[in-house]
Amino acid sequence: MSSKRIAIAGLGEIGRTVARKLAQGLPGLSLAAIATRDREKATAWLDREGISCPLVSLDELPGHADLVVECAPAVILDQICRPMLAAGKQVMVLSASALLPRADLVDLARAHGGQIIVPTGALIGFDAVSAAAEGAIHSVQMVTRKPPRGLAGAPYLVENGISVEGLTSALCVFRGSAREAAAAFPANVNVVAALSLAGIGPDRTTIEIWADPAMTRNCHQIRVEADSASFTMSIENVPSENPRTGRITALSVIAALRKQTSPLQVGT
Ligand SMILES: NC(=O)C1=CN([C@@H]2O[C@H](COP(=O)(O)OP(=O)(O)OC[C@H]3O[C@@H](n4cnc5c(N)ncnc54)[C@H](O)[C@@H]3O)[C@@H](O)[C@H]2O)C=CC1
Ligand SMILES: O=C([O-])CC(=O)C(=O)O
Repeated sequence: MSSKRIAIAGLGEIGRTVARKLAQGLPGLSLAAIATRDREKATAWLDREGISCPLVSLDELPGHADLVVECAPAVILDQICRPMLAAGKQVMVLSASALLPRADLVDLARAHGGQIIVPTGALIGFDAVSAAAEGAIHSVQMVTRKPPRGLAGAPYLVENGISVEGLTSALCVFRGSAREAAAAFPANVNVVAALSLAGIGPDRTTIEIWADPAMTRNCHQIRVEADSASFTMSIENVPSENPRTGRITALSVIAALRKQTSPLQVGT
């Protein structure tokens, strides 16, 4: 039986972990191609890992893959998604913040029989949130606390002259909707963008963001009030080499890829 061909767009923190796992073997899946900005660096990494895989450009991806894992900077979401979706293929999107203002990509998927998959990523509990959304959800509130270096450089902080350097106590740097947070912190709170898509949307989902020097992990708390259940969930993510990205994110992608071909699926 032929395997489903998986490509990776962006060979950074998430991309390298997923590529390594695919090369080691996931049932029914093969590592078909990688699109990267720095080919020389990618070639050296693939050689070191003993992985053989073609390096291709973003617009060549549909010719090589059935599903692309988008784990690249948010600004190139469109370049990755558009050709794949127009070809009726799947894209697993990690840059969820960049997806919020792009309903046209969902329309494109619908028109051509393609699919956008947003994995749970660095968060928790999308099974319960999407189940509750089949009934009526009254509110979804999230509080994120990160070590300051996990937020440093975010556009909102720069534009508003908010410094998170040398903090000695926790500072609330943002309160607002998921839509506002995604624009203000595009590389830091993809989690709330994804949560909003699982539940009641980006305008009704709210978030508080704290820069907390006492934190060593990226911590997220979620409170959901619905007619079927009320629940509170929290997760403390160990940062990867990229301080903005929790280690669990790549593992969530691998678990979601495994579900693509698994004869037994558990969870919503
Ligand atoms: N949904 C979620 O729960 C989470 C989402 N993310 C998001 O996932 C994405 C990837 O995260 P990381 O792997 O930590 O980032 P990273 O910065 O470690 O890796 C991104 C890679 O993309 C490469 N790249 C840049 N321009 C490119 C181009 N034109 N073509 C191909 N590759 C290019 C970079 O060289 C880099 O290797 C980011 O947008 C991040 O914000 C991160 C954590 C959690
Ligand atoms: O949402 C993100 O981009 C990353 C994040 O908060 C985490 O890894 O905990």
